Amino acid sequence: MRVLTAEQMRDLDRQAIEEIGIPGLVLMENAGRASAEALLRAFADRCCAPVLILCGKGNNGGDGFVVARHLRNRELKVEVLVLAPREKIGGDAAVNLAILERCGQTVRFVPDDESLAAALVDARAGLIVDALFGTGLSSEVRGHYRRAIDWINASGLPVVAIDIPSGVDAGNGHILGRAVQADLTLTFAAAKLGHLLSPGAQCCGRLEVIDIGIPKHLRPRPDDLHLWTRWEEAATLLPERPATGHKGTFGHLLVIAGSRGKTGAAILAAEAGLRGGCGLLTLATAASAQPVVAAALAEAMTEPLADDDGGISVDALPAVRRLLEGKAALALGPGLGQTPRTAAFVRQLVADCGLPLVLDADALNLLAADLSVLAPGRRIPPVMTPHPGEMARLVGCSVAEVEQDRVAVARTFAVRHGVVLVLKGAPTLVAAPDGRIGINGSGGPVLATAGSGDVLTGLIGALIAQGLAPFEAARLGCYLHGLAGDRLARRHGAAGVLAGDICRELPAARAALNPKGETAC
Ligand SMILES: NC(=O)C1=CN([C@@H]2O[C@H](COP(=O)(O)OP(=O)(O)OC[C@H]3O[C@@H](n4cnc5c(N)ncnc54)[C@H](O)[C@@H]3O)[C@@H](O)[C@H]2O)[C@H](O)CC1
Ligand SMILES: [K+]
Repeated sequence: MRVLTAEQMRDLDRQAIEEIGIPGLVLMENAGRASAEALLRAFADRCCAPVLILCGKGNNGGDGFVVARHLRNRELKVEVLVLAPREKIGGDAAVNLAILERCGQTVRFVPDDESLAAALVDARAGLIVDALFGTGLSSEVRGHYRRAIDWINASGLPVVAIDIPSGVDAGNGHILGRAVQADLTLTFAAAKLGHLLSPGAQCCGRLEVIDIGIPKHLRPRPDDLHLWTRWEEAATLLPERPATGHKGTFGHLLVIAGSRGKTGAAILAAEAGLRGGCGLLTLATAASAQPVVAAALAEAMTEPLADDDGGISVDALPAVRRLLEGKAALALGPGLGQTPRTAAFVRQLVADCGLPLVLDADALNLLAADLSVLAPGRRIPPVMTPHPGEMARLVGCSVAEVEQDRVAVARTFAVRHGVVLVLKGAPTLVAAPDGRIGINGSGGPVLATAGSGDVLTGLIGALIAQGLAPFEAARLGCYLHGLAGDRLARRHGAAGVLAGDICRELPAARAALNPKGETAC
């Protein structure tokens, strides 16, 4: 599903109104009416007490007036508070305010702390509708708006946010001072980045997208494409598994990983490759680590590589070049260590390797010093899977700077270096070399466990080996990894699940996602 920036939403709105000629009042009516219906579907039992509707001075408040009218039409009691003076309400919102009042609804104006406090003392509600700010929020929330948000959050009542929880920046998910914590968010036309990116995502509760009649053929400008990877989209990415297939059909993945003391990372990446469905897997590692990995994973072929103090040496390159023959993809990095000779090995291998690549962990750290080996313009873009710390090293900034604008950091890097960039986090982002951004819709804190990233690396490698293009493999890999975690969290809770458990859950997650299999997780 496409996700919009606040600017793109404004542009769609503008096109619908100015170019197509749909009056803004019609869009507001559709938004408010459908919101009232959705609210009743979700919270009918809360509506015997009055519904308290808090409205701001913009069109989000206007939606609140329409919601109030439609709830009244169903003979429900509503209380409407407007946090601005009457004369500040203009445009379509003012039209709907006048209609609401002519329907007999009392509307209280509480434009300052004192009047707001007095009104809230009197308020008796079973449910709150937050129509204070929508996509028009442009600066930090202060004064009586901030106090209203604090009151909402402390009320203990269920909260329905209209369009976006007030205080969340629709463009990036930042919280501007304070934000409403909603149980249900009803947004219009499409999800916005602010609904999916943290910390805004955690304020939304359940997110429902409502059709307000913006014609489907309109394309928002700028044309940046953000795609939300949810169940439906991930299912369409699954590689075929023909009944006549054999292990050669499903690709041979080469994993180069591990060093003395870091064999677990190599084992997890390799096991995830096999559980991710590749037909054959070879795990090449430092000679001193090879007996350990061979004993741990009977199903993988293993190869000992020239060893330098427990890590892979640059002298391993000729043997590795032979190993690349006949392989469908190479996953490189987990547990390699960071000795200078391993660094030389990784740089030369990445520079020469014509196979599809998945680069993670130590491979990222070793490449950070000289990204020129990525050589933009490769026929098949490498996939890189940094967590925010590794991303910060790759771009030479702080983790806080990465977190400040994760979408821009991921997109800029992917475009500049011609790679598919998987920026891990909540949510994980997948940036393509052409600037598209996938926003992963599965997973949670259950995935924050040692070795979880190694599993993701092996899984993405396996999906490429099965024939997926790197951007699709990365999007599906992130979704399946998160889905495996979600399924485990449902059974065991979000803490204490091991990376090996995530790995073992991958086949069941994939089976659940298969449109031909019926089980939902
Ligand atoms: N197609 C649609 O999605 C439709 C959306 N609708 C709703 O309209 C809002 C956007 O309306 P807009 O008037 O542009 O902005 P807001 O209502 O979000 O309010 C902004 C309002 O508040 C002022 N303001 C901004 N920041 C602050 C601040 N920190 N403190 C105080 N005041 C602030 C600003 O100057 C404005 O006056 C969208 O979200 C939908 O809910 C339409 O109903 C129909 C179509
Ligand atoms: K709102």
